[in-house]
Amino acid sequence: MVVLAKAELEQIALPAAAPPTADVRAVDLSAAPGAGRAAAARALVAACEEQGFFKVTGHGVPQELVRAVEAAAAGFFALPQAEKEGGAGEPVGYAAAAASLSEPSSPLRELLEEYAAAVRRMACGVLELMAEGLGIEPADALSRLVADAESDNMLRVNHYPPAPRPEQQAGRLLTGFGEHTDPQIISVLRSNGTTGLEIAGRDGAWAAVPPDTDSFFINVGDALQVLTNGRFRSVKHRVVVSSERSRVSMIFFGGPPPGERLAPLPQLLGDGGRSRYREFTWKEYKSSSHKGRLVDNRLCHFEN
Ligand SMILES: C=C1C[C@]23C[C@@]1(O)CC[C@H]2[C@@]12CC[C@H](O)[C@@](C)(C(=O)O1)[C@H]2[C@@H]3C(=O)O
Ligand SMILES: O=C(O)CCC(=O)C(=O)O
Ligand SMILES: [Fe+2]
Repeated sequence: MVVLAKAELEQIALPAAAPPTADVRAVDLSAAPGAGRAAAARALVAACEEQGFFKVTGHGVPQELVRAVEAAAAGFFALPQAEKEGGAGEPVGYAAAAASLSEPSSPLRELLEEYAAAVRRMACGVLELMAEGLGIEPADALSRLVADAESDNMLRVNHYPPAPRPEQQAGRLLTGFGEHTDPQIISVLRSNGTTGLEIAGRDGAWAAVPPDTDSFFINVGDALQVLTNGRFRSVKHRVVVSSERSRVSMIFFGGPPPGERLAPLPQLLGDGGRSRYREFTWKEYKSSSHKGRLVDNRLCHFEN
């Protein structure tokens, strides 16, 4: 499913100081086929343990495709509201504040689907490398959850129009996407080079992610935190709207099939063998999540 969405602005208290720049680990996937594979796998695991967030270079997703999708999405968002909302139906929808759905032009849909397929392949490669780094077998223990025909994958394209000038914000900061963790296994994000994405460290402090249009940012989602028995952490993040420029971001969410039973992988239970989470299906997790708010801790309901 593909969703094109306009940001919903929300005001939060203005922090005393601008956040520091996040120190984001970069993993070069082009090193992976050769001697660098073990090192890349170790770097992925370390990044998922420390921050639940990293970026990949040498990812193999063609830049021309990325630029073409981004330009087409920007063109779509520039259309008059009525045209964006005209028509109806899945799998491509335009979600405005009231989540109204429409069918963007089919060349855009084809491009989005081609992009989603390329990013999904890349995400599966990343998950295979993670499994290797974790020493778990089979090699597709994680990637199969996103590669399955029934996988609950989604591409979301977010549009954040420029924020009002700071003096109109009355001492508040505007978020275009409030703080949350992503519920899925893995999220693959890129933006059009506009700032705004922030991640929270283990101490809860926010740090600004410098934009990088050549790399993809990867988030560990709640489901991967569960599968790794908490060894990987799902990263809390948000988008702050402060720029004069409009932000367009594209996020591929890799989720398991609805009926998939999720529980810590036996190989990751450690010596004590204690599972931090009870088994649940992805469908169960999603319906539990939808009862709450974006900011809520969704995993606490599934802890042992
Ligand atoms: C309040 C909600 C919005 C959300 C589904 C949820 O119930 C909790 C998680 C939210 C989130 C965050 C990541 C993605 O942007 C998203 C599409 C998802 O899968 O989970 C959103 C959901 C949404 O906007 O519908
Ligand atoms: O738009 C972004 O950069 C991030 C959005 C996000 O976190 C989400 O859609 O879950
Ligand atoms: Fe997110």
